[in-house]
Amino acid sequence: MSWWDTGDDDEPEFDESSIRVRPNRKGNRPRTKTRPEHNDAQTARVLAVDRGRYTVLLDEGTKKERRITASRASELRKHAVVNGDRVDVVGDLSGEPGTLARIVRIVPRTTLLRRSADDSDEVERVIVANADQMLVVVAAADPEPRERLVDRYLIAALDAGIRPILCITKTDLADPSEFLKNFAGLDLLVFTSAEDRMPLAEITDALIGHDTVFVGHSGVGKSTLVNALVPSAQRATGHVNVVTGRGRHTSSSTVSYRIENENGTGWVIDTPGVRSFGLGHIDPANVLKAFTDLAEAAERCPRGCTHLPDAPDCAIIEAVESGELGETGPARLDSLQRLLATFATRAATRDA
Ligand SMILES: Nc1nc2c(ncn2[C@@H]2O[C@H](COP(=O)(O)OP(=O)(O)OP(=O)(O)O)[C@@H](O)[C@H]2O)c(=O)[nH]1
Ligand SMILES: [Zn+2]
Repeated sequence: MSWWDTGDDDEPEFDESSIRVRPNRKGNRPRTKTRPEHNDAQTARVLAVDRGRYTVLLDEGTKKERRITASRASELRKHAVVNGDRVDVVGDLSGEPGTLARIVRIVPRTTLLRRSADDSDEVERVIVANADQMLVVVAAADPEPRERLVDRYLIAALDAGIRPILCITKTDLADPSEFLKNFAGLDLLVFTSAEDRMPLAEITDALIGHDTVFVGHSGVGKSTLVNALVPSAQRATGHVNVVTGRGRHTSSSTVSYRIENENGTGWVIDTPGVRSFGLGHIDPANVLKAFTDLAEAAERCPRGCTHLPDAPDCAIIEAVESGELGETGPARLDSLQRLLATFATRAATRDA
């Protein structure tokens, strides 16, 4: 038994250099206390995080699939393990009641959804790892939809390389067509959902084969939607009792749910109502990248071009005006400019 398998959390501290050691393909790396190998580690999916305990899924999709509870090894230091992470775990991987495995590594992430507390705040929080889609849930009414908030979600998704999808709920209360005009220029899949007409089969189709993070402000009906899509989820719904806070606790943490249909499986990663979605850490260039049809023209822009209406010699604006970008060009440019203007506002706030 190696020193590593002590089964408790008081492993010796490592310095940063020990963590950066690359695996040696020849397999002749020396075994020393400062170079844990964990050759026996298995990779698992993080499904839930609760006060230092992680629920992870091992042998996903096989007969041996099981959920186990894990803690983090101290060598992870301050690196946060978040929902959607793939992690290497060691120790007791049986999943028997009372057992606790240990997370020793975070597998490099394909995407990382982050947010800062506000726009001038460069400190970011990691929300979800490895999602490839973001379902933005917004109500047609109650609460009133705000396009700027949706813009922020879209920017966060595009910046992270995540495909955004929009779901408008409560269309029984209001007609969303005016609101939806804001997004006409975006290449966005849009679902509309009413209390008694939820397009569950269609949404499920869009989720199969993907890891989709669900975001939306409190009260938009996100939990109702998650429960309808994944009946076993049992997210708490309805208005919270402000005195006791009851009805809140089951939807206060980010949890992953499997969704299935005859074509396969996917994952729904439900986040609690994100109250702020600061953009302090985001690079506007990533937003332009998502507008693939405009990005080519942008290569001819002067250096540092903002692409905003007052930008001199902006090649995108010129291409749209000359008709080069086709009929949808103006709407696409309008959408891009609206998203980019969000950053201009941010810079102004920060400089103030
Ligand atoms: N009229 C109508 N009401 C809906 C619809 N979907 C959800 N609701 C109601 O809206 C309220 C809020 O729904 P929730 O699912 O709890 O909303 P949420 O977005 O999860 O909110 P939090 O739990 O606070 O994050 C509940 O009273 C739901 O019954 C809909 O399509 N139409
Ligand atoms: Zn430009």
